[in-house]
Amino acid sequence: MSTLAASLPPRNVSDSITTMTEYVLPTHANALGNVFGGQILAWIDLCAAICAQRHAGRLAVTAEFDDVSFEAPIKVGQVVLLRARVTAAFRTSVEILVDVEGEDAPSGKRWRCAHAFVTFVAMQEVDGTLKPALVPALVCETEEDRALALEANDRRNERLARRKRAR
Ligand SMILES: CC(=O)SCCNC(=O)CCNC(=O)[C@H](O)C(C)(C)COP(=O)(O)OP(=O)(O)OC[C@H]1O[C@@H](n2cnc3c(N)ncnc32)[C@H](O)[C@@H]1OP(=O)(O)O
Repeated sequence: MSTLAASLPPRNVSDSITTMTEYVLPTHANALGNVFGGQILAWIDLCAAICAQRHAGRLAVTAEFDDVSFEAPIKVGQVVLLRARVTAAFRTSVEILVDVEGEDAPSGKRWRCAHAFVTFVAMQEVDGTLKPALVPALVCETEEDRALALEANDRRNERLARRKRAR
């Protein structure tokens, strides 16, 4: 952690956990009556953005979406539950994990739909230009938090290597 990042008060994982509930309407669905993958990605991005901004205490932009697989469909008339948490805070970026579940509200049945790791970069305006800004350190509160934070370093190294190859 840099000296300046150390001067920002650290934040707990639980401080920025963000949940969203969406109801699947016909406008969200394909010809099979299942919600579009792109619509789920948009909700993931929104949920993760709120979580990242709660942690960073400032505006944050999406830098990268890791691979997303859709494990089970969610149909018109069913509910989409999203839960975002910070898994790691680096210098100016944070990694967010978003879990997505489907719910049949009348029966209460729930199932896993998708999950995604999304990287956000905190931004601040310097002389009229948006620049990456330091983020607070993350305080892990549970064993699960600690495991996710540890694995985040490997995921970050892979992303940065991909980014370097693409340039
Ligand atoms: C909520 C929304 O939907 S926002 C809209 C969609 N998003 C956008 O428009 C963002 C467009 N992209 C950008 O503005 C820039 O590429 C930025 C801000 C993401 C990165 O800017 P850069 O000039 O590359 O900044 P820089 O090289 O200093 O990197 C800043 C941080 O971003 C991280 N980063 C940049 N690109 C990536 C990437 N592809 N994957 C993971 N992390 C990345 C860097 O590792 C660094 O993090 P660190 O300080 O924690 O180590």
